[in-house]
Amino acid sequence: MAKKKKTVTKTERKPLFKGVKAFFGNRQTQTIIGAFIILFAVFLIISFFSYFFSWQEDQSQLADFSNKNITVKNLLGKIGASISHFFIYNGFGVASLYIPVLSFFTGVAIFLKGSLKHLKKYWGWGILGMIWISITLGFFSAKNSLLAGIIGYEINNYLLQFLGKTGLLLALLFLLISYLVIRFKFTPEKIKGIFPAKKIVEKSENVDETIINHQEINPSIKTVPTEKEVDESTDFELSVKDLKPTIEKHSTVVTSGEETNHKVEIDVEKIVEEQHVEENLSSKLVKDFGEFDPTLELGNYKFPTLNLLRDYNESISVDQEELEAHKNRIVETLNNYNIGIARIKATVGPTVTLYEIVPDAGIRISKIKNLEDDIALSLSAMGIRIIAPIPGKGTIGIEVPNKKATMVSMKSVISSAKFQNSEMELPIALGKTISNETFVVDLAKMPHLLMAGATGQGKSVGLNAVLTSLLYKKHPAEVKFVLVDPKKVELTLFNHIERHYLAKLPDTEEAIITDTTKVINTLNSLCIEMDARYDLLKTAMVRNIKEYNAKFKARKLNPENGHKYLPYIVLVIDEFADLIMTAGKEVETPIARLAQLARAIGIHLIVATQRPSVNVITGIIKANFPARAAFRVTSKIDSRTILDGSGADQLIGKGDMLFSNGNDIIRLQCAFVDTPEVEKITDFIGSQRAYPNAYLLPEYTGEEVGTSLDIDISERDVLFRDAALVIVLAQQGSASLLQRKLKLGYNRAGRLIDQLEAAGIVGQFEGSKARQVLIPDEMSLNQLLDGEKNNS
Ligand SMILES: Nc1ncnc2c1ncn2[C@@H]1O[C@H](COP(=O)(O)OP(=O)(O)OP(=O)(O)O)[C@@H](O)[C@H]1O
Repeated sequence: MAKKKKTVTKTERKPLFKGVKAFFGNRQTQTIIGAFIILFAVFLIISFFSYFFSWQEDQSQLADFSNKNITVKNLLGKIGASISHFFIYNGFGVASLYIPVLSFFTGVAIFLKGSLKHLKKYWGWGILGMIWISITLGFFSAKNSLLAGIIGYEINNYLLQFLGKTGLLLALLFLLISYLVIRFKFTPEKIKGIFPAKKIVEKSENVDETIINHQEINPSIKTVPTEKEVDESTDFELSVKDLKPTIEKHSTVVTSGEETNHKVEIDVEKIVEEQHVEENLSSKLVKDFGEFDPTLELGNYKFPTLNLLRDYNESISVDQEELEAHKNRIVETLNNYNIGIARIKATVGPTVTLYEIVPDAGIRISKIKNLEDDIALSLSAMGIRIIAPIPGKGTIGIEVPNKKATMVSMKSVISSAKFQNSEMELPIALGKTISNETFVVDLAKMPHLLMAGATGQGKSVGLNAVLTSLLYKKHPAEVKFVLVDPKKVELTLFNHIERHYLAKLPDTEEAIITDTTKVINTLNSLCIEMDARYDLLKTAMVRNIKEYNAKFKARKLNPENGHKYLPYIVLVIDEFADLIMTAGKEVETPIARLAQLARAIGIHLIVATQRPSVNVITGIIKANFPARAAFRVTSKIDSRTILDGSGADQLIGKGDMLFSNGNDIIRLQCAFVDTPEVEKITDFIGSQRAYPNAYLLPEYTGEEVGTSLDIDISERDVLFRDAALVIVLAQQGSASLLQRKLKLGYNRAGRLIDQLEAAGIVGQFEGSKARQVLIPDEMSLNQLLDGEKNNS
């Protein structure tokens, strides 16, 4: 509220203030003012000089300024004489010359749009210097009224009464020293520093043998002779000439060093000025309008409240008996294999308890690792995972599932201080670790997430937990979701927040994408968005979306040049296996491209699959998804595909998961969020004022399957007749049927379907449904195709 008020008052004050500023900011005004000052300064200089020659004669005439019969000798007439009289006679004497000279430079600066910053300094110091000169001249030549001017003369007289002649002289000297020290940074060292250089030049005429020897032995020594070496010079007149250039070089280094210092100062000043102007503009905008606030359009948006989430009874009860029993069994089992234990420690988590074991000295860790299955068998429990050693510790971990698992509610992780206070770009509260800590990760840093797990093990709940986390932390202006849900049921609830949080292709009705063709178009459209964003980043000269948005908020990027606030885009694909099976390379290529390049421009991918087999999670996909979340899978091979190691096959399901971000694997209990909770959240958001439309992605006009109807008969695929037969016999017009029966790639099958449509064998493209088959049986098909042949 307070912020708003402030903006209003600023806007009220603005018009008048802005008008005056705009007038003086105008280049035309500045050029005229600059030219006027330059010429006026020239006028003053001429009149001042002329005044020095004619002041005595003109002085008496000035009293009768308006009398036409009276003329003056000053080259610039009565006005020139009057002004000169005012400044020189009544003012500061000859020191007044400083005024027209500096006016001249000020005029030039305004005329050429240079910086006035330094001139201010010259004016300030100049006026002080002018006063000092006029007093000093008054002191030394009180009788000549032109030298000191009345001001110099009067001040001088006044001070004389208090300080006497000697006192005033000392005071003037003190002022001079202070002036030089402050203004030109003169110090005794600096003054002294001038002389040795001179000395060297002088003494270079008498350089001695020592230096010659140095030169001969080591040429590098010769360039910097010390004073001592020079002083030792006595006899060797001959060598002087040879050495002279060397020493002169040294002395020039000193002087040229000083000269460069002056140059550098001027250069540096110029650079600072240029930056200043740019900064001034943006900081002025920020001052006038405040930082750009992307959330302003939905300024009244309220984040979902915590009470929309359900409470579960989730206090972890430590079953002492169970702990003791497990401990004994572990010790016993290991003893059976001759592994002695020095110490054992238990950490009770929501689903599993971690027993940290310090084995006796000399026991090889791999030995324990190899006994994993035997230990699991002896503990007769599923879900044993052995971590040997625990990264960062010298211990071995054995994770044993609790008899009674405790649910981790979404509410408990969302309300945790760790999540609430996180400063991450896209914070995700995935669940809790074994030590009951809320696990929060930044999707922006991951930068993409691959999720896998057999059916019913908590993948969909996991996806909902990710989306819920973002909904609780990010304003609709800051993040947009692209949701792909081939199962058509998992993500439907997010339809409620279409105009707040979803992104879609133009001219599509549903934001949540359920059919393959649209997925391909959307992925390609995201690639276009990615390229466009990279262009924006390039013109803004920043490296990533965070820097870009910060620069945009600080009003350093002009929206008229196409710059805009860029929300993060999170692409969620549920059931990726289905997609890759039907569309193959057509989805794999854009996904790989996005995964490789999109991190810097704020597009992040979350891909979930039930079947983590190698033909779904291909090498190229895997290489670009360093962050993986694995729920329980059915085989060690699947676990290896997803995690590059075993472990996921030994999870116990129901949200028990392993998370890996490239290096360590962490066991987590995924936060549970139920469908009614998601519904409440999406309803809460959906009922608020929204943007007029979903966030529109760039248009992508790919080749739509089944739109090209003018396919020439001669250009038909050689398998056309076979394909037609397959379709007619099965009475099902689908490309995937052709793929299976004729062992074709997706593209070729798609082309065949196009040709079959053109031949009138199958009907039009009907979205996710299979096409209608227009030919009832094989005989009619033969008739049709033979008839075509005869006609052609
Ligand atoms: N984090 C969790 N905590 C407790 N129970 C869970 C958790 N996650 C999932 N479950 C239980 O497992 C069931 C199945 O979960 P979910 O629907 O997420 O499985 P899925 O892997 O998506 O299956 P599918 O692939 O068939 O859709 C849930 O209904 C719930 O009872």
